[in-house]
Amino acid sequence: AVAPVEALRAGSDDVAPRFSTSYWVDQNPDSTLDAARAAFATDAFQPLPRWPATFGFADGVHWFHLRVQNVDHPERDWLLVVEYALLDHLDLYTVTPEGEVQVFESGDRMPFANRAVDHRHFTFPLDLPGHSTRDYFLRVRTESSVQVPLALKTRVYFLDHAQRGDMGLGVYYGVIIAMFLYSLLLYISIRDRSFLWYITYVGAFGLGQSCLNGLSFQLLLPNWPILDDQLLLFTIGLALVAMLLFTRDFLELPRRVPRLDQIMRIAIWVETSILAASFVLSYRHAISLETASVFAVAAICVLAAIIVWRQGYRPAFHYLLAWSFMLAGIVVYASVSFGLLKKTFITEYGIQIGSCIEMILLSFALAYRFQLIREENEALQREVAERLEIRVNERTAELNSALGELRVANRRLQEYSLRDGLTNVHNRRYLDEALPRAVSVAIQRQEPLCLLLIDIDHFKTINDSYGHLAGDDCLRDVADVLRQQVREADDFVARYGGEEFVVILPGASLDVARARAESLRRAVAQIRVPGDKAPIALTISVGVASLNRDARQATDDLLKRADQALYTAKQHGRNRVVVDGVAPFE
Ligand SMILES: Nc1nc2c(ncn2[C@@H]2O[C@H](COP(=O)(O)OP(=O)(O)OP(=O)(O)O)[C@@H](O)[C@H]2O)c(=O)[nH]1
Repeated sequence: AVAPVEALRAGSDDVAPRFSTSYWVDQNPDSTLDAARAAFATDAFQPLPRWPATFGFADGVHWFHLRVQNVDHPERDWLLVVEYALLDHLDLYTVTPEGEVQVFESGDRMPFANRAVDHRHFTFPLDLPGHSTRDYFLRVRTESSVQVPLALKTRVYFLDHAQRGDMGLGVYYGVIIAMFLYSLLLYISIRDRSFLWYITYVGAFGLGQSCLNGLSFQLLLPNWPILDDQLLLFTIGLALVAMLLFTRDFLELPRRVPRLDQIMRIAIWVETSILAASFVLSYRHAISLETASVFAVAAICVLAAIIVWRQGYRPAFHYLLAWSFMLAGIVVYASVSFGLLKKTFITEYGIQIGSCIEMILLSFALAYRFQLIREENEALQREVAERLEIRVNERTAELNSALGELRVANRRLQEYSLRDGLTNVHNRRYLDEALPRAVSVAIQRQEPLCLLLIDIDHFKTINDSYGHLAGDDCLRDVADVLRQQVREADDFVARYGGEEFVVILPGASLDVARARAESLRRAVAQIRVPGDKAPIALTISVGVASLNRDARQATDDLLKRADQALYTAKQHGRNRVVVDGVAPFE
C-alpha cells in the first residue's frame, strides 16, 4: 500500500504526524501485528477522523500506522510521544525496510519500570538515521477513552520542553497542595463542615488529576498499575460526592431551598452508590458512569447556585463564578473523552487551569461566607447582650427599690422598737443603750453632760380622779412639750418609767441644764389637758445632775444623783428644779 510519509527535515524538531497516520480497528481483542500488516496491505487503514486522534469509549483494538522518513534531519534519536496517560495496553512495532520487527510494550497495565522512557506519558524511542525510512504500527487496547495524541520529537527537544511542562504541573500541584493544607488548617481551627468538604474535594480532585496526568502512576504507584486505575475511579467519585456535599453546605440548601435540597440528597446518594460500585464494576463501565455523572452534578450545582443567588445570597455568586471556571474545564474535558471535542492545549489543560482558578476563588468564597456568618453571629450576640443588659438593669432597679423600701421599713421598725408606744419619745431600752454611749463620748471629749430626771407631780391622783385614759393623755402632752423643747442634735428625751422622763443634754454645763430644766418646768405648767369635768393642770419636779467623770460607774452615779435631786425636789413641795449638790431653792 502507498501510505503518506512523514518527512523529517532539518530545522523541525517537533512534528505532528497528522496526515501520515492512519488507523484501523480490529474487533478481535487478541489482534496481532500480522493481522494489522495484512489489513494495511489491503488498504483497510483509514485517515484519522480528527486530530489529535480521539475515539471516545470505543471497543476493539485500535491500530495506528505511521511511516517516517528522515530526509535531512541531522538528529537520529527521536521519540514518539502519546500525550495521554490512561491507555491500558500500548505496543509499538517498528518495521525496517528489511522487514526486521522490533517491539516496545507499554501501557498503564504494566509496571512503570517496563517503560522504555521514564516519563508519565507513553514515550517510545525511535532510531531514525539520516535517509532511513521506518514503518510504525501502534497497537492500542484500552478500557478507557481511546485518546492517542501523537507527537514526534527529537530527544533533545523533548527534554528541553518536558521541563517546562513539568514546571507548569509543579505549579499546579503546588497550588492544590497549598489550598489543601491551608483549608485543612482552617478546618481544624474553625470546624466549619463546608471546609471539610472543600478539602476532601481538593484532595480527591488533585489526586484524580495526578492519575490523569500519569503522575500518580509514575511517582506514587509505579508497581501497581491496576491500583492506579482504581485510584482514578475512587478520586473522581469522591470528588463528585464532596462537590455535592460542599455545595449543599455552602449554599445552605436545607435552610434556603428545602425542595432542591431533597434532590441534592438523592444526588449525593446516587453519587455515593456510583463511588461504591466503582470497586466492583469494570473500569470501562465505572469510568463511563462517573464521566457521565459529571454533567449531572455540574447541572445540579449550577442550578442550586443560581436559585440561591437569585434569592439574594451573595456567597452564591462567588460560588458560581468559581465553579464556572471549573465546570467549563470539566465539560470540555469530558467532551474530549466522548470524542465530542478536539484535543488541544486548552482542552487538555483547561481542566487544570479552570480548577486552579476555581479552588482559589472557592477558598475566597469560603472566607467571605465565613465572614458573613461571623457578622451575623456578632449582630445576634450584640442584640442578645443588649436585651440582657436591659433586663439586668430592670431587675437591678427593681431590686434597688425593693432594697430601699426594705431599708426604710427596717429603719422604721428599729425606730418603733426604740420608741415608747404611748408618748412617742425614746423608750427605756433606747435610754439603756444611748445613755452609756453619750456618757463615754463626753468622758472621751472631756465635755460636760447633764441629765434631767423628770417626774409628774401627783400623777396617781390625776389617774384616780380623771381616769387612766386621761392620765395617758397627760403623759402624752408632757412628752410632747419635752420633745418640742429638747431639739439640739445630741439631746434626747426618753420615758424612764411610768410617769418619769429623762432628758440628756450632752455638752451642757450645770447652769445651762438648770435653765433648760426651769423652762421645761414652766412649759409643762402651762399645759391644760382636757378632763371630763375641768381641764387638768400639771406640774413636774426635776432632778438635775452633771456627769462626774471620776466616778467609778459614771452612768449609774449620774442617774442616782439625779434621782436624789428629784427626791429632794419632791420633798421640798414639787413643781421645782433641784440641782445635785446645790441646796434647793425655796
Ligand atoms: N394613766 C397612766 N398611769 C400610769 C402609767 N404608768 C404609771 N402610772 C401611774 O402613775 C402613778 C404614779 O404614782 P406615784 O409614783 O405613787 O406618785 P405620784 O402620785 O405621781 O406622786 P408623786 O410622784 O409623789 O408626786 C401610779 O398610780 C401609776 O399607776 C401610765 O402609763 N398611764
